[in-house]
Amino acid sequence: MNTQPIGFIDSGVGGLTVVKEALRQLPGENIIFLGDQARLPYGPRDPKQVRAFTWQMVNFLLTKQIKMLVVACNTATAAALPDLRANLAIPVIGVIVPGSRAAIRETKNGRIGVIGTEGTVKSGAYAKTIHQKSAQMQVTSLAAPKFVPLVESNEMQSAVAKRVVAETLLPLEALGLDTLVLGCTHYPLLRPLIQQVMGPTVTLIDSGAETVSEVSTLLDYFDIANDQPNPTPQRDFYTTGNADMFDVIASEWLGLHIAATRVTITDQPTTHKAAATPTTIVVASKNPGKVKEIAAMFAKLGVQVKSLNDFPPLPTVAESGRTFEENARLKADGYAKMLELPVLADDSGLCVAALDGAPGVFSARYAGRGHNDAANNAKLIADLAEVPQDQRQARFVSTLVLARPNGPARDLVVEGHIDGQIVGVPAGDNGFGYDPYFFVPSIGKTLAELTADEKNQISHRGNALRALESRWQTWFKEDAQ
Ligand SMILES: O=P(O)(O)OP(=O)(O)OP(=O)(O)OC[C@H]1O[C@@H](n2cnc3c(O)ncnc32)[C@H](O)[C@@H]1O
Ligand SMILES: [Mg+2]
Repeated sequence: MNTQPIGFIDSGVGGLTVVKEALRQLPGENIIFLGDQARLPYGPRDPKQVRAFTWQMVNFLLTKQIKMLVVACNTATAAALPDLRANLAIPVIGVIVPGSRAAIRETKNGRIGVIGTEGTVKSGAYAKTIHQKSAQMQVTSLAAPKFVPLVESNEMQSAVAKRVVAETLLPLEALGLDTLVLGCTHYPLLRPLIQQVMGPTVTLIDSGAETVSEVSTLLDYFDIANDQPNPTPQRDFYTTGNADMFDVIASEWLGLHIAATRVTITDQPTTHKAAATPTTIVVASKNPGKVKEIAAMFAKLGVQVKSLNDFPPLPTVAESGRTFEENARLKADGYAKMLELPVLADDSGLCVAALDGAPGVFSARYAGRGHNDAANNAKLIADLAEVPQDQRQARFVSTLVLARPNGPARDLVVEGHIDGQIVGVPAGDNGFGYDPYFFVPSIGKTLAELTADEKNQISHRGNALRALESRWQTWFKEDAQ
């Protein structure tokens, strides 16, 4: 259960078409919306500028502790989504993939039209996404730059609007389209006019409405839905422009009394800084012992830890590296890319001097086929049978890698270790893996004889986590450019 709000951003009132759908599909969720009407329209602007404006909006919403960001604007999605995803610690949803998916689902003859702003059409984002998913689709994109101003001036029903819509859509008439994507969240407000011009046989796809279905799925996927009764949900609306005009359009469209607050966001940091510290970290591990230790450390910082066991099965990343760091990087980068979230991986193991550092990176699979803790321990003891106790020095090593989905170059890598000895007789029931055999002379106990807290205070993983703790927040805030 997570009561933090979902944040929605758009260049203007268009994003309200997404909010409307969110109110219908997710009535218990708290919602914050910000429209950048002062700098509307985004469509004709340079993508770099759209990205900068989008970040300003995002930074404003991050101060409201949002748990998920919905980019309810096609132009901003096309210009900034990968950048936002790479730098934010919360899930970020854009409108282009859901809209594309719905178009492919609905079309019967494979002829899909897309109308959007100049920015969206120029980016080719819809055509690219649709073709990536289904190469045989024929996609025709058309810019409709006059539509946004019509909506923003509340001219949706006027004679001018009728004429503009008819004239704009003329080039699509003879193409035999059976599906048209409304690739701008403003356009559903013109839906009746667009449907009239296109005719009843053309299915209109509202990319925003499709997006909310995805939001709903992802809230469950990340286990951050607000599933408690919420009789007075938060509905906060902000605009950078004229709040009166916003209120008229929003109240009518949403059927609610809306009183938006006017805000200035231009003085927010314009660089790509993700100000928020993440509320959830995904640990790329299936080892419950490890995950428990990492979760305990993060719990103290108010950060929730999830593991791969909390997600539907993902392909396994092969641990083919020769060092702990290589393997930890493979796991962190691999799962960060699949989950599109920041991911922490631990690669750890036991290095025994008398065995030339074995089992090392093979610690988990030391006993070979069908390995498990008991089999690994049995092999270790057998391998050390001839080695006297005073020559059984061993070291546990943990390398932690924190990765963002934007690639390995900026991974944060830390390491921790603990020295001890391997004893012939196991002691203790706590911990996992080789713990019952790992004796720590300074405290006269094996790691399995310690409580979780005691182990964390001295262990390789505890030491690595402390190194991480002092650096990870700065790392998150670093400019990823
Ligand atoms: O790769 P993931 O899914 O994280 O889980 P894993 O168990 O395969 O983890 P590693 O590849 O890092 O292998 C680490 C192995 O080293 C051992 N090990 C690591 N840390 C340990 C600890 O704190 N106590 C006991 N054994 C440990 C144990 O056998 C682990 O399975
Ligand atoms: Mg492993």
